[in-house]
Amino acid sequence: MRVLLIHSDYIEYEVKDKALKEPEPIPEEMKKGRMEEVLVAFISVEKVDEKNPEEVVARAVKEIVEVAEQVKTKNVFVYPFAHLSSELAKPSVALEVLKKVEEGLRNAGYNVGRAPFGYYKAFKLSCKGHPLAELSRTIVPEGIVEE
Ligand SMILES: Nc1ncnc2c1ncn2[C@@H]1O[C@H](CO)[C@@H](NC(=O)[C@@H](N)CO)[C@H]1O
Repeated sequence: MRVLLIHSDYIEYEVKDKALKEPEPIPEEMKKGRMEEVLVAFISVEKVDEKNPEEVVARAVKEIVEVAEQVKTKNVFVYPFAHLSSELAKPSVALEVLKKVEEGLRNAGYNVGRAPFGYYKAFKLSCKGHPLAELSRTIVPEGIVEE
């Protein structure tokens, strides 16, 4: 899993078009969204994560919580983002992993939003620009060496 973390004044998105034949079914209210004072986690779920999705979810939640504590926000936005890796997990696994990351963060006491999976989306982001505002993490199942 590759994670790009951007501490932002806000993120807003709008669904434009299907990017998969069968994207995640979403209610009308999920077609647009906005969150303020937020840690945005752009996440690419990778093929290697299929070896132990539960472990990757647990480690991703831990890493994201650590950064959220450092930048002092309780708001996290999970953004499915297929552009951080050339070795992507298949969509069915990726969606499950992303939903579990969202659930794990909520269980850890965070206000969590998530962008819809399987769509092209317009988005606006306002990065705060402080030294911890732009971070990335690579998370793989134990015992695997990521290139
Ligand atoms: N392994 C994976 N990890 C994260 N997201 C993944 C994925 N496989 C599919 N997606 C989702 O399907 C859209 C088309 O790839 C993706 N859409 C996007 O990445 C938008 N930024 C538009 O490009 C994403 O919603």
